[in-house]
Amino acid sequence: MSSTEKVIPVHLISGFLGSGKTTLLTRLIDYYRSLDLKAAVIMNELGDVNLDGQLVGDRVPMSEMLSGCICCTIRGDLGVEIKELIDEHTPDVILIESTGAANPLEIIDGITETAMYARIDLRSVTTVIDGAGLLEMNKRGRNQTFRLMQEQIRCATHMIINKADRLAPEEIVEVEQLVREWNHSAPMTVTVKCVVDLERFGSGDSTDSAHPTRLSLGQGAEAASCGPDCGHDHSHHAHTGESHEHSHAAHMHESHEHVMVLTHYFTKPIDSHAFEAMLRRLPSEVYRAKGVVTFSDTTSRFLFQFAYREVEFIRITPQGQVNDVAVFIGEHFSKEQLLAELALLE
Ligand SMILES: Nc1nc2c(ncn2[C@@H]2O[C@H](COP(=O)(O)OP(=O)(O)OP(=O)(O)O)[C@@H](O)[C@H]2O)c(=O)[nH]1
Repeated sequence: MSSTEKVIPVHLISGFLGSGKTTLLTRLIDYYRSLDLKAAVIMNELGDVNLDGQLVGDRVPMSEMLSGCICCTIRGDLGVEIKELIDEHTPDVILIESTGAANPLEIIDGITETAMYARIDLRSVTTVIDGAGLLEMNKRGRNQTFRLMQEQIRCATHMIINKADRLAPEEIVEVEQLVREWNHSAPMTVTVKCVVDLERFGSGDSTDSAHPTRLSLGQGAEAASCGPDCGHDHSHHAHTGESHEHSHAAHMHESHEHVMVLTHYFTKPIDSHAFEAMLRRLPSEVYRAKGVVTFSDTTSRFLFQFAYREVEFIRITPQGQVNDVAVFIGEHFSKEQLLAELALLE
C-alpha cells in the first residue's frame, strides 16, 4: 500500500431505538449509489436476527454483528469486520449503524483503534433523535435510558431531530432547546423520515481537508458505559487486529470547540526515548492516545497506550503488515503543536 492510497471515510449512525437510523441508512445507500460510489455497511443488532438488514437487502456489502452490543462484547470484532469489508469489497465509504442501546463513545474508540490496521477515518457521528420520545423521557424522569440518549447527543457531530410529523411546533422548539443544552455545536436538522441534505456525507473522498471532522465527544469519554439494554459483560474488550497494511502520511481531524481526533501515520521507525518523552509532554488536553510504533533503537514493535497521563508499551509481533500509527483524542489541543512534535520524531 502506498502513502497516496486513499483513506476510507467511516460514518457512524447512532441514536435511540426506533428513532430512524435505518431510514437514514437506506437513504445514504441510495445517495452513494447515485454518485456511483460503493458503500459497505455494518449493522449491529442486539438480537439474533438483523431485521433492519432486510431493509438494506443485498444492495451493498453488509456485515451483520448480531447478538451483542457493538460497544461492549463485540467491540473488538468491529475492527475485524471493518478490515474484512475493506479487503473483500474495497468500498469507497463505510457506514456503521449501531444498536440504539450502544454507547457511541465505545464505538468511536473501537473505530479509531481500527486505524492501526486499516486506512480508515471516522468522519462523522450522526445521532438520530426521536423528538417525541425524548420529550416523554424528559418528563418521565432521568433514568439510565435518558442518560444514554444524552450521551448519544453529546457525541454527535450532526444531529437529526426526526419524526417531526409527530411533534407540534412548540414541541419542536422544546426538543431543540433540550438537545442544544447537551450539544452546543453540532448542526441540528429537524426532519420527517430523515430527509436531510446528504451532501456533507461527501463524495467518499476523505482527503478533502475542507471538511474536517468535528467529533464532539462531550465529557467523560473514557468513563463511558454501555447502554441499559445491552446486558453484556463489559469486562472483555477484546483487542484484535493482526492483519495489517503498512502505510504512511498523516491524517487529521479537528474541531475548534470540542473533542478532536488526530490520526498520524508514521513514515518510518522512530526513536523510543524521543517518542516516550513526547507522550509525557502531551498537554493535559490530550486525554487519550494509542497506536503502533516501530522504534529505530529496538528490534521489536510496540503497541502503546496513553490514558490518564499513564504511558504503556506492549511488545507485539503482528501477523501480517501493521500500520505505524498514533491516534490522539482530546479537547481543544493545538493540532499544529502536536503535528510539529510528531514531525520532530521522523
Ligand atoms: N411518524 C414517523 N415515523 C418514522 C419517521 N422516520 C422513521 N419512522 C418509522 O419509525 C420506525 C423505526 O424506524 P427505523 O429507521 O427502523 O429506526 P431505527 O432507529 O433503525 O430502529 P432500531 O434499529 O430498532 O433502533 C419505522 O417504522 C419507520 O418507518 C418519521 O419521521 N415519522
